[in-house]
Amino acid sequence: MAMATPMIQLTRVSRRFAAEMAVSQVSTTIAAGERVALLGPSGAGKSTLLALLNGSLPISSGRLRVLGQDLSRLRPSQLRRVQRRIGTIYQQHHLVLNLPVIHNVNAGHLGRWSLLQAAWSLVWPLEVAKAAQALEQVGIAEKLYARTDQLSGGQQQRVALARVLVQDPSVILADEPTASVDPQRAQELMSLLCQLADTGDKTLVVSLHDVELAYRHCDRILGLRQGRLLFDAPAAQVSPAMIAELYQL
Ligand SMILES: Nc1ncnc2c1ncn2[C@@H]1O[C@H](COP(=O)(O)OP(=O)(O)OP(=O)(O)O)[C@@H](O)[C@H]1O
Repeated sequence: MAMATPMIQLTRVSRRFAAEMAVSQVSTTIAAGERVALLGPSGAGKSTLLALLNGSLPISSGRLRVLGQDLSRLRPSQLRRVQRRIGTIYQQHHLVLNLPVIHNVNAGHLGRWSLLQAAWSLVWPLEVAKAAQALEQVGIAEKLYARTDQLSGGQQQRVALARVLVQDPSVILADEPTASVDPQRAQELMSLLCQLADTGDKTLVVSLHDVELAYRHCDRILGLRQGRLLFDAPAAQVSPAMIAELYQL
């Protein structure tokens, strides 16, 4: 259930790449526990917006607060502390493919572990039970010691989910998490992602190409077009005409 606490606040946030405004004057507030979909045509600025939200890319102008912090005012060590509470799932998974699954799941600890713990864990994995439990939750318990590149695209995406579970963030950002799987697996993955977000009362912001997935799984839809917010409305109030305008050539 959504609460009133704002987790993410954008006030006229823009991000420029040379002459191009990838994100332009976006203002919105996302509350704790909300599930928000980002929709828009290719190049609309969805990935850029997610990168601003997790602080991997600085904003060019405006004001952005995530978890109560103005990311652009933080020192690197403070920024890393906030980033530990933001889990990101990428379309390309960002997994180390030649390592066993357990190491990729354990990468969720990296913000917390010392360098020594991280290095030691590559030889003798720490927190095996926790990793096993996370894999159980995403339905691939038997893959703990499998090499990551021997998993299917959908299974690799589940490993990325397990890594975020281990990280246990307050905010989950997902950039087209279903892009590499078939429609049936896409439904399953989105259900799983929402279920994981719900049980942990996490806030979810997910960019999607599939409008149906957004309607079915998200409370609210932000429509981005050429970097601008075309609409920001509860999913039930987003009409086919609004969707048509969003994607029109
Ligand atoms: N690092 C960068 N350098 C220069 N331009 C960039 C960079 N990243 C994104 N852009 C530009 O910003 C715009 C928005 O790109 P972005 O990847 O955010 O769109 P998107 O909505 O995620 O697209 P897609 O659905 O195809 O992934 C594009 O025109 C892109 O070319």
